[in-house]
Amino acid sequence: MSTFPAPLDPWPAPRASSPVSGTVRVPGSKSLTNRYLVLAALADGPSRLRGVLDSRDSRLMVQALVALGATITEVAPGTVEVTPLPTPVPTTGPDAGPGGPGGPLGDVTIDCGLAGTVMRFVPPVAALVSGTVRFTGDEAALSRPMGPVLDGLAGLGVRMDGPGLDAGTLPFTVHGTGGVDGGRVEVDASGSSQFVSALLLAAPRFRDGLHLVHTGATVPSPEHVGMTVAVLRRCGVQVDDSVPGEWRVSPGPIRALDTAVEPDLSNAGPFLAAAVATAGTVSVPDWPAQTTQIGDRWRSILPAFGARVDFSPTGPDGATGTLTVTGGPRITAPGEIADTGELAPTVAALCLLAEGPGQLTRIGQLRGHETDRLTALATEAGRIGGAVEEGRDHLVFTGLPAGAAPLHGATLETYEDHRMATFAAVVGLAVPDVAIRNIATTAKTMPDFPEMWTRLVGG
Ligand SMILES: O=C(O)C1=C[C@@H](OP(=O)(O)O)[C@@H](O)[C@H](O)C1
Ligand SMILES: C=C(OP(=O)(O)O)C(=O)O
Repeated sequence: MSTFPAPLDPWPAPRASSPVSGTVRVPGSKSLTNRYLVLAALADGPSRLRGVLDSRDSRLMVQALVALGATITEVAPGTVEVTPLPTPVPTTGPDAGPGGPGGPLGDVTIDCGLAGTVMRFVPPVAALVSGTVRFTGDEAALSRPMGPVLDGLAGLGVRMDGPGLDAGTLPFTVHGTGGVDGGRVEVDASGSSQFVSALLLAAPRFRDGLHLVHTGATVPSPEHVGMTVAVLRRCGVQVDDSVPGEWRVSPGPIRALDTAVEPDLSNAGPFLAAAVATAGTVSVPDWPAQTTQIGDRWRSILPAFGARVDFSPTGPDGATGTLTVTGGPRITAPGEIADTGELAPTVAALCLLAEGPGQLTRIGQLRGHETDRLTALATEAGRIGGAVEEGRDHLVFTGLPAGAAPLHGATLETYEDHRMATFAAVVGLAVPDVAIRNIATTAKTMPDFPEMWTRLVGG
């Protein structure tokens, strides 16, 4: 696995003196890597995953699953073999048994860092092992919402305690007894799609499966729930999502995986945005023709800023292709763009540079991301002279209409948020003297970002 080099801090964001032009290979999807790792750890045999992401979030997931008893070995660069958790021996009930493989783990502590996928997806797995599993994380992680996952697990009979339990946050402890009964449970997942994904991923291993009912306003980031359902089905699990807001997962084995991870299309975003911001051309190879990733929406989002998007299939079966984005002569006013989820910071950077207004709507869940991204984006935009109005679940941008004062340089804060760092890098292409505090925070999902960016845009 690669090591993370230490770039300058603050990092002078490269300014593009001419249109950027290049091809960028982006690493594997964080969301797919961490889902495949969880399912492989719960599967009925050894799995092989190719093109896995190597980043802080994926390493934390690997460490968590290894702590729970899985074996995960890198057998070639980017390829890992996963030997699942041993079948647990229950610590309570008529089949309770002693230690040994599958026996009680003892006390384990899992560091979730700032990874939503680790803090939400792993507790249901911990409930399936025999042992006391304490979950903790970064300071910033302690305010990320967890309540609906914990309430869901409590509703399924899982015993938990710890200082964060009442507030519905880290830290907390799961007392796994080797099995979860499962059944019907209601949760309010309007704060994050990960609350749904977390319970669905482990559900085939619950004795009675799961009937999950969402109560509350819309579940955000629906693409990510779709991804969870798709990967479960791919592992032979029966999932019924025919009733909106309800999911029924049948109990049964999770078939082992032998699969390649798609490139991270969300992380392709800043590079594609560089083409838009500089009237350049950027290509990303290995783009899946069909995907559940939200990043596929770049194809429809970037034309709103005046860019052209071309997809040319490659390979014999046309399953993947090269996506090429060419920026137009002007960055046009995008108008309203809804439900951008984790793409929002990159879209926000383009909204700041556009020649007219834009609104990013229905992104309230971003307040519970690595930082409160609505406040962070409005604050950092203000630092460079950008006009942004912050609403409860939206941002309104004035853009740069003719006669507007140009944006000016500043040192931008990143709040330990990889996407605030890439937001600042996109802005820095067009605004002189932008520096970025803690660019190394991009290691959460893309450790090589500073080098990749410098290679593409110069500097
Ligand atoms: O399940 C996942 O892999 C993710 C779900 C989304 O969370 P929210 O529903 O909280 O937006 C997304 O923003 C996050 O980056 C990754
Ligand atoms: C919200 C994000 O991450 P997490 O998986 O930690 O929720 C993100 O990557 O934009």
